[in-house]
Formats: sequence, C-alpha cells, structure tokens
Amino acid sequence: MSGITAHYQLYGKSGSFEKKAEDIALGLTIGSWTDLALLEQEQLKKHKGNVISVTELKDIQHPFHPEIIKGEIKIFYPAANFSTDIPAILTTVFGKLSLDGEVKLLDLEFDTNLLSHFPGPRFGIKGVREKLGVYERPLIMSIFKGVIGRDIEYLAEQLKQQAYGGVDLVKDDEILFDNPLTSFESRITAGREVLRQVYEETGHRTLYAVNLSGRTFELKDKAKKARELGADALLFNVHTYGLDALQMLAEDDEIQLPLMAHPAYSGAFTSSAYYGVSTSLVLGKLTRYAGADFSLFPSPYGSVALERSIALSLGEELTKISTVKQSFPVPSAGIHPGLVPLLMNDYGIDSIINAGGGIHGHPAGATGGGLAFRQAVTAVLEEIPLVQAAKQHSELKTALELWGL
Ligand SMILES: CSCCC(=O)C(=O)COP(=O)(O)O
Ligand SMILES: [Mg+2]
Repeated sequence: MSGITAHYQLYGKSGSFEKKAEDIALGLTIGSWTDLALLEQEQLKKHKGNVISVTELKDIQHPFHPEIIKGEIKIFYPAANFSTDIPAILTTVFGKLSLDGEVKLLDLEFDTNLLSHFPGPRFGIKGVREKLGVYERPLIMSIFKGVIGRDIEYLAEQLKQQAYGGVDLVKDDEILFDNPLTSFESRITAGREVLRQVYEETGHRTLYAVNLSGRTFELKDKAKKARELGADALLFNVHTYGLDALQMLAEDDEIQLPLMAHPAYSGAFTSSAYYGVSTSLVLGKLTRYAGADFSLFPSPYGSVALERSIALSLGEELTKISTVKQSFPVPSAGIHPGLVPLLMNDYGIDSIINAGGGIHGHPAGATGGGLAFRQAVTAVLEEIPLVQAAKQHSELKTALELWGL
C-alpha cells in the first residue's frame, strides 16, 4: 500500500507512548475504530494509520518535567487518505497534531509511488553548473546590500562591482520587494545588461537571482514575465508563501528558471526543540521535493548559526541519492573568507558559499570581497592554508586581518 511514514518526537511517561501513538494514528485517519461494526472496520482498514515503531529514549528527560522522557514514534498514513500535494500531506500528518502540545515532526518518508508526484528541481546542481560552465569548485554567491531606498543606477553599479569580483551568482536580499525605485522588471533588465557587459569585458559569467515577490496569485505571471525579460534565476521567500507555491513555480513549463529558496520565516516553526517541524525536513527534503534548485540556510558558523549536526543533515537531505535532482546547499549568514575551509569541509564542492556583509564589508569594496572568496576557495582546493595563501593575495590577506579565520 502506498503512503507516507511520519517520524515524531514527543514527551511522556515511560509506558505511555504506545497508546499515544495509536491515538495519533487513529485520530489523524479514521477517527474511531473499536466502536464500529465489523463491516465498517473492514471498509476503513485501508485508510487507517498504522503505528510502525515506538522508541522510548529513557535517558533523555524533559528539562522542566523530569518525570517524563523523550520518545520517538513512526506512523504510516495510507496515500488513499490524501491528494498528492504537500498541503494535503502536511495537514494529514501534522495538521491538528501540530497544535497538540510538545510534538515535533522530525521526518517524512515518501515511498517511490508518492515521490513520483514530486518532480523536484528542474535544473538541480548539475543544471545550474551547466548554465555557468563551472564544475570543479563550490560556487560563490553575493547578496545585494543597502539597496533599499536606492535607485536602479545604484543597484546596477553594485551588481557590476560584485560581478567584477568573480562571484558566480548575485541574489537580491530577501527584504527587497517590488518598489518604485527598483521595480522587479527594471532590476531584471538593468541586471541583464550589466552582467552582459561584464561578461564581454572579462569573460566571467555571473547569474542574478531576482526576488519574486507580491501576492500569491500574481507569482506565476510575474515569473513568466521575468523569463521573457531574460532573468537568470528567481529568489523566492518560500516559507512565507508555502512549499506548494514553490512547486507551482518549479513545475510550470513557461517559467523554467532556477529557483532559489530563502529560509526567511522558517525559524518560526523549525527552531524549537519541542514543537514544529525539523529544519532538515523543511529546508532540506521538502524544499528539494517542492523544486528548489538552491536552498539557503544558516551555516553552523556565521551570525545566525544552526547547530552543526542539524546543518549537516540538512545538506545531506538536499544532495543524497534520490530520483529527485539534487538542490545546491547554500550555508549562509555572516560568512567571510576565513570560514571557507570549514564550509568546504562540511559541504564539499557541490555547495555555494554565500555572503553579503563578507563581500561588501571588504575594505577593497565588493570586488575585493569577491576576489578574497575566490582566493580562499582556490587555496582550499590546492590544500594551501589560508594564512599562507594570503601572502600571495592582498584581498584574502585583508579579509583575514579583518574577520579572522
Ligand atoms: C540565512 S539568511 C540567508 C542569507 C541572506 O539572505 C543574507 O542576507 C545574509 O547576509 P550576510 O550579510 O549575513 O552574509
Ligand atoms: Mg538576506
């Protein structure tokens, strides 16, 4: 029988988890069981949730209620109960349950049949690399900073300086929305022209991910317009809209642009150790299945750090073997060149090193910032310690002096 298996974490008294798991399995599916006539029981069997496993973690007590311990349960939900879309799946496995005290959804196992309804990223790591012609190193991305309230000429000049530094991608900041000074359309048009000029001058190709924003019902048309205007990629604040909005964009053959999922707002339902959904499920597996070619998330090292084990399992979800293409892991926030060895150690070459302040805050400007990152990446690939490489590269030297290792 096709379906999905949900893993949950919850707290309770030792010996209470079996009953709790059975209550959830019934409550989220057929609602009742034992009181029904035999015939009805038989008819409902194919819809009943099934408890797959119950594990008591006897050594892990609740920090505020030591009399209760942590438990993990797995429940299988038949596909016959839901339509094959993320809203229906999440409502089934964690709709009402998400409101019912300290329960956290840790993971979802899609079986092959269910997964076939989720085409995933259109381009994936391989397709994005083909667009850039870069295969042997992590990509480098920079972020526009300080452009709110500035005009399109300012934005175009900032883009040029970033591209001169040799970054592969530049993205809008997620807080830059459609506005009279730098409208969505003008950013695409001006950005395209700047990057064309830089390519002609230097031979270096940089792609620009413009922030697709506005009301949900406008998104498809705006994305199609972006493609017509020659946009390279779309940044999308997926978690304020919902994962299904991302999937809608990914599946549309008239859009066909790489999609970059920003993690904004996801902390509201992933950060708690007791409630919500695990970070690796939301920013990893589901973001990939919904079609993001890139998933941004806080790295373990920067200004908004994720616990390292969580950040690593997230990266694993984005890249592990699956019928669905791989999404680029983009560890972000507070990244500077001195962190490149740690990031490459954690995520390998199939990842993106992403920085805003670490590019623009460089004393030699955004161009110097980009060069410093490129120099750091080359040094790691050549197994040269950054401090040694900095002796040959003034931009890297300045960055290390400013931000350290
Ligand atoms: C986890 S936030 C994603 C990256 C981002 O949007 C950003 O603005 C990071 O900027 P920073 O100056 O910290 O590199
Ligand atoms: Mg940002």
